[in-house]
Amino acid sequence: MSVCRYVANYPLKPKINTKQINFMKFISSGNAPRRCSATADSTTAMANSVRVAVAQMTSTNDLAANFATCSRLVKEATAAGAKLLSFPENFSYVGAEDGDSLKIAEALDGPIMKQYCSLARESNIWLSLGGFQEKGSDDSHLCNTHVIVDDNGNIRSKYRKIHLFDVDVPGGMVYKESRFTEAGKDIVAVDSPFGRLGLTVCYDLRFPDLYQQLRFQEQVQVLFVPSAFTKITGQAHWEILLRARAIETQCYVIAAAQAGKNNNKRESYGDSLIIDPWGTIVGRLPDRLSTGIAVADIDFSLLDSIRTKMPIDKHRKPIDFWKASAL
Ligand SMILES: O=C(O)CNC(=O)[C@H](CS)NC(=O)CCC(=O)C(=O)O
Repeated sequence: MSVCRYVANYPLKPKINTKQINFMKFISSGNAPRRCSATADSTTAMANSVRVAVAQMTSTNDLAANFATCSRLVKEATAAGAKLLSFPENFSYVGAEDGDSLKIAEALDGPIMKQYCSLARESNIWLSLGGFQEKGSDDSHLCNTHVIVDDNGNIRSKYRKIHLFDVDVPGGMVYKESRFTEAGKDIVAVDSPFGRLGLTVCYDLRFPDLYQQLRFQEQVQVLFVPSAFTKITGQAHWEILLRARAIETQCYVIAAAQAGKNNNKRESYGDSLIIDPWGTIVGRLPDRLSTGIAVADIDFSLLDSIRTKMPIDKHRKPIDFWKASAL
């Protein structure tokens, strides 16, 4: 796992050495990641595509019922040949009242996450578990944490949501996520058999700098945006923002969504999506389908070809360059 501090002013030097070291570590552990460079492909001689799945669900304040739904969706994903399944933010629990989430928040080695790790191991599938209520640094806060679990049930990576949803939604409700949640500060990328993954959560989607950093400093190939978008903002912005992130980073985007009525106060916007690096939607669960999975193949030849033919990494100008020339 590679973790670096999230900063507002992005240095543009790519961390080539870190990437190469991570890559070599991965090879030596016997888990060759897919890479988009010709050299890496010929070294690893791996198949050039891998099947992944995205889940949509309506989580409630019933931990056992949510786990049962996740188990069922894992079975569907493995039957469809997927090697990874991505769940939405708050997959394991959506509180009915303010502060409910704090009461069930646990450490990542607690019983709730252990149950999901066992599910991954028993089903031999990687899981992206976005938006887990992780116990915070004091009793009145939690972290909104996105966890990657491998097919042996080991936690490979954790990312704590950086941008908190303190928003008065026009025509909707007022949210203050920061009341109970502490913001993360670290940007997180991790190697996997599905390429190099960049982890984000929900409202992060509106802050493209984070995705630029993941692509151009962390060299990721697949971006995750597990979410519980509001109905109003989702209808207006969800698809366009996700496709923009895919196009401008030339990454696959996997965006799992909560859908439907989670409780009397809360309705989420569905439309879970898998988007390819050209911005084409290759997997979708429409809002009206509250629970299910969609699958798509991550095609590393396509990713490689798009990046080679339109080399935006080489054309990108450092922030200092355009600041100076504007004077
Ligand atoms: O509160 C919880 O239980 C867990 N957190 C969430 O569901 C978060 C914060 S309320 N939701 C979002 O970030 C929605 C973003 C959104 O809808 C947008 O950007 O338009």
